[in-house]
Amino acid sequence: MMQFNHRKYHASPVVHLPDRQWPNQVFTKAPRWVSVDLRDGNQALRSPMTVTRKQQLWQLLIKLGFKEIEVGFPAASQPDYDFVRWLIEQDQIPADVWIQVLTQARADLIERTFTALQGAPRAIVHVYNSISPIQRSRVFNQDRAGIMKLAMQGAEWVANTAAHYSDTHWRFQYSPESFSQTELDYAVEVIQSVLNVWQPTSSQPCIINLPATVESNSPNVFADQVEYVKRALNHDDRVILSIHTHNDRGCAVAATELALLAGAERVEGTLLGNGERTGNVDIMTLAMNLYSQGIDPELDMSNPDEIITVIEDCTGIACHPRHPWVGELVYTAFSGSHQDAIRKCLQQQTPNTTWQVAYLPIDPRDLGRDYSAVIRVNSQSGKAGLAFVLEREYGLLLPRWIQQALAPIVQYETEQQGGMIDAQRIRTLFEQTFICDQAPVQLLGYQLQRNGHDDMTARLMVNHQEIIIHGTGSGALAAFIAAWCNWSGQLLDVRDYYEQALGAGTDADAVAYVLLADDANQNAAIAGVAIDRDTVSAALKAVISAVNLRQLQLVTSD
Ligand SMILES: CC(=O)SCCNC(=O)CCNC(=O)[C@H](O)C(C)(C)COP(=O)(O)OP(=O)(O)OC[C@H]1O[C@@H](n2cnc3c(N)ncnc32)[C@H](O)[C@@H]1OP(=O)(O)O
Ligand SMILES: CC(C)C(=O)C(=O)O
Repeated sequence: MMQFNHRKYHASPVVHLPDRQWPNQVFTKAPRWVSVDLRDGNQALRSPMTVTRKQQLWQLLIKLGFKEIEVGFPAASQPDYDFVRWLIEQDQIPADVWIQVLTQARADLIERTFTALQGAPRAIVHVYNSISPIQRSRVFNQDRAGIMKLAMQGAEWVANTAAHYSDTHWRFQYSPESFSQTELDYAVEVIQSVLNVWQPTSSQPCIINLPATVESNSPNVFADQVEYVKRALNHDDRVILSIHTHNDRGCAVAATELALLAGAERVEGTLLGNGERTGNVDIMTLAMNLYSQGIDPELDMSNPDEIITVIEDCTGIACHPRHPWVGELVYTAFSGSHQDAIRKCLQQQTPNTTWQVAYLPIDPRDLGRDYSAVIRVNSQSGKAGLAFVLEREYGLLLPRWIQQALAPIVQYETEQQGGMIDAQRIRTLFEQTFICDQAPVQLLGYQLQRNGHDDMTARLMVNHQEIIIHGTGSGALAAFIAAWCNWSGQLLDVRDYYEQALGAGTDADAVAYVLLADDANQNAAIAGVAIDRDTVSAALKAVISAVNLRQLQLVTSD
């Protein structure tokens, strides 16, 4: 039976905030980042992490620069507990890092949480209870007053138990779970009642963490909710306003960004956005979004491949190749016109200037990706793509007419293969198509005399017979073509010529590209290329390549 029925659901609540300020705000700095990657209950992994895995992930988080790290729910499982003990007993917590642990508002769990934290230099104890109407009525079977009492009890248990462990510098955090699905006036009452218990000060602030436990509203509604709470609490430095977003609607990044504009100062999330159901907000994406706007993200994201490897190892969840900023394919262009635009922009991009490259929002090298990943050639690519690849891999600077002639040959190959073509194969096709300087005609040697004009004498092998040819012209190339035409009776003209050095220094090879008009053959043009140590030899051999290819074409077309 058909179940698909939108009438089962209702629209997002409207927050009455006509003078909302968040749409006028801009980003100026990074928020306080909190990693919740180590909390297994939140990661929702098929196989929760072992202590060894947690240690591996911890090292990564420290390396990236996180200063607040939720290390688990020590009362929930032995590995969570053991990991917290390892951190403390093995003195693993740097002096500027706060560990955070989660607990429900239950006396026994709070007791065990503090036992796990014994000896910690500093720690955030994060207590939560759910407050939405559904949770109140259907899960906890409590009215508003009952749920508020639970929150206050939790806050009291935390404060009272902490008092027994005075060697640790404590910070308290409260999360009204399912906040974004709760009536706002009630959410504020609950938060206020917790604050009344904790009595935070500027020097001993506490954290109020507003979760979108299940993302059920559009990002603008979440921003309104955060701004509403901030105003209602007369927010000041006694409270650190934090958010914890999930990605059920695929909007966690947007919701987090708007909530930051609305006054949140701290973000809980995970690397690559792992987490329950569709995940938590992805801190890598948030950080890179700031970075790409010229703002220091205060996290070192410069080696995403290392991050991806560790996260994949620890979670068993693969990173999507199109994951924002860091996926394997996000700096790769297959489409011909995009390749053309990228190539042109990169040619004009000078070091240490503002990045202005079409289709590449940041410089891939910032993330340790090189340009080899930027352009790949398949059947959707055009001449610019193959030119980019040959230039990048081999330093070959193909003139436009060579690119135009080579593109259909490469495209045919990719269509036949049905996939990507690598640089090596493109070079082979290029050489097979344009370099043909050994037979039937081959250059054995030449002499050039300059007497106002250039006299060329060249020794050739033609169909296994040695011949000598003479010609005069302006420059070696013209003189050689004149010599060839004198001998062969062909009518060839230089339509275009280009040469380049392959590499740097005096022993660099020269590459010559020549385009000849064949006057006897309806002015058809034929291209030839040659590579040689000697620049003049390269030019002459390029003509020979064109001549040989013409012969071959004539033979083939017979
Ligand atoms: C937002 C999030 O929840 S993120 C995920 C958080 N959780 C974790 O990370 C750890 C995962 N493990 C768990 O959650 C486990 O359920 C445990 C270890 C915490 C508790 O296990 P148990 O004591 O066996 O309880 P169980 O989960 O079966 O039942 C939950 C009980 O706690 C109550 N409860 C749930 N959340 C809270 C809370 N925040 N504060 C107080 N009581 C709570 C429930 O009402 C229920 O009470 P009941 O037994 O009277 O009906
Ligand atoms: C405990 C809270 C912050 C949480 O994880 C959630 O609501 O998703």
